[in-house]
This record gives sequence, C-alpha cells and structure tokens, in this order.
Amino acid sequence: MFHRFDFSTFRSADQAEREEFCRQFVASLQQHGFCKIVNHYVPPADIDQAFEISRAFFELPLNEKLKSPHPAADNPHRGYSAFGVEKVSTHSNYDAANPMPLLKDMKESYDIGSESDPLWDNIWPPSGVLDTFRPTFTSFYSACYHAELAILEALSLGLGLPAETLANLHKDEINELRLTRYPEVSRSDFAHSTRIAAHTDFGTITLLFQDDVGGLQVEAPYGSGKFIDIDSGGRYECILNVGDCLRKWTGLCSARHRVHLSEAVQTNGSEMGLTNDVVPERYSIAYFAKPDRTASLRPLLGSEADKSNDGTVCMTAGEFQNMRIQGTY
Ligand SMILES: O=C(O)CCC(=O)C(=O)O
Ligand SMILES: [Fe+2]
Repeated sequence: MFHRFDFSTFRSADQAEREEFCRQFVASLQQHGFCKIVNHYVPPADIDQAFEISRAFFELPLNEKLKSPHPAADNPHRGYSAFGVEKVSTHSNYDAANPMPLLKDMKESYDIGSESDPLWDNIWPPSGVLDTFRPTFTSFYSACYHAELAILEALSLGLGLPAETLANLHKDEINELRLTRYPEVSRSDFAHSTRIAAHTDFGTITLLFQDDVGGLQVEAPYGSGKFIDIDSGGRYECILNVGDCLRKWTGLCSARHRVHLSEAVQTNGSEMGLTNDVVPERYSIAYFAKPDRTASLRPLLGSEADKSNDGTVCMTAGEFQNMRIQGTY
C-alpha cells in the first residue's frame, strides 16, 4: 500500500523516466500522505552515527540529560524532554473528522533546530556531556536539508510547477530534527497510553528514520479514525510524509499518524518471541522540513486545491507553526 521510491531514478539522465517518477511520487502522496524512499542523499554511515549518538545520549543518567532541558513552554522547541513531559495528544483532533481518545505519550525526546536560526538558539548538552552530540546532529541536519531540496524539486515537478517553486519557500533553513526514544513498555500499557499520540505534522514534509521495531501507524482511509501499520524497512529506508503546510499549498494528504502497539505485535506477539507482555524499546529520528516563517500558506495550485475552511490559509507559515505548537508543553 505504501509505495517505495528510489531517488536514484530521480537523478537519472533520462528525462521521461524522471517525469514519470515525479508524477507517481505526487500521486502516491495525494492518496496516502506517506511513502517510503531509498537512495535519498542521507548516507547510511551518517544514519548509523546518528542512531549511535542518540542512543548514547538517552542512555545517560537523567541528571546529565537534564543539563540541556527543553524549557517549560512551547517555544523554543529545543532541548531534552523527559518521559511524560511533551503532550502530543493536544494535537490529536486538529482538523480531524473522527475524534480520538487523548492518550499520554510514553517517550523521551530531544529537539534540535538550525544553527543559523535568527529566532531561537539551539539547546545543546554542555561541554563535557557527550561532546560528539552537537557535531553529529549539525552534520546530520545538513544531510537531511540536502535530501529535502531534492524531494522539494521532485514534488514541484510532479505537481506541474517550476522546479524551484517549493525550494524558494524553504531558503531560511529553519527545519527541525527530533530524536526520540520509546522505552520498553508492557502491551497492557497501551490501554491508556501510547508511544506518540495521533497527530499530523505541522511543516512541509517529514523524513523519518527508525529502527526495525515498528509501531508507526497511519490513519487510512484518510479521516476514518482507523490506523494501519507501516512496517519498518530498517533505518536506511526513510519514511516520508506530508505535513499541514504542504497540504495547504497543494492539497496533498497530511495524514494523522501515531506510534502505537502494532497490529503485528498485537496479534502475533508471542509468535514474534515477545514474551512477558513486553514491547521492546524503539528509537526514531525525524527531520521536519519547515517553510520560511514569512511564507504565505495560500494554495499554490488555485483556491480549489485546499478544501480546509479554518481560516489558516491566510496565515504565514510562522504564524501557523506558533498556533499549532500551543499547548504541547
Ligand atoms: O517515532 C516515530 O516513528 C514518529 C514520530 C512522529 O511522528 C513525530 O515526532 O512527529
Ligand atoms: Fe509525526
């Protein structure tokens, strides 16, 4: 159901092949809002390094992790959030046809922005606490931005727009990187909690790298309140999804998603060797490509492209991000 796109085809010299790739890429995101991509410009060695350092950080004692804390406010969205601090369920029913129960998150996370953001500084672990953290994630951030630009070009072409249309709305590089660790929990914990509550992402596109534990689920059909598994192809296969800003510009589908108890574990947990009711620890790294704060969210494809009627199409992307993040902390 979720297509897998090999970006080496986008780099192919054959014009017709490239055009067909872009057309199918957009059609897939129009339908599901999610797809898988490989050969996406983020080198496997960088992904390995990012997962290794993420694990090293989360394995530090809590008092060390709390030396670079997320502030007790929505902004700046930077630094370490301990287990239970961030409440994604605030967003679970945003613009949603079928309301969901508001479940608590079972996760800890670390949010990182651009080193050149004029508005917010990053919050890094202080010197002496995992000194490899900052260079690893500034470099990983740059690799993801490189991938983002190619993806924005493919999207623009697939939508029938000039190649640089979307890249021109992303010149300020105010993207965000988020490391998440979901600790080992019991299957029964999912009766009243979840790993990350259902939500849509607020930006343009998200690139998600994950280990092979699984549990990522997407609302499908769109707006139905039913969630289906996206199986994990491991950390080199990137999951790409559409965020709310891209939906407003183009009408592509910004699907609700969550990390929950996968159908596979729920039905075959014991066959998968999961004994004692245990759901294993999980790691993910998400890169949120965000529009320039001054960019308008007016539809790029004519007013028919966006069916949303909530007034937000007249906002700038910066105003929209501020509106959406409210109440998360
Ligand atoms: O950890 C994951 O697989 C998904 C995380 C996510 O959806 C998010 O942080 O927005
Ligand atoms: Fe998300």
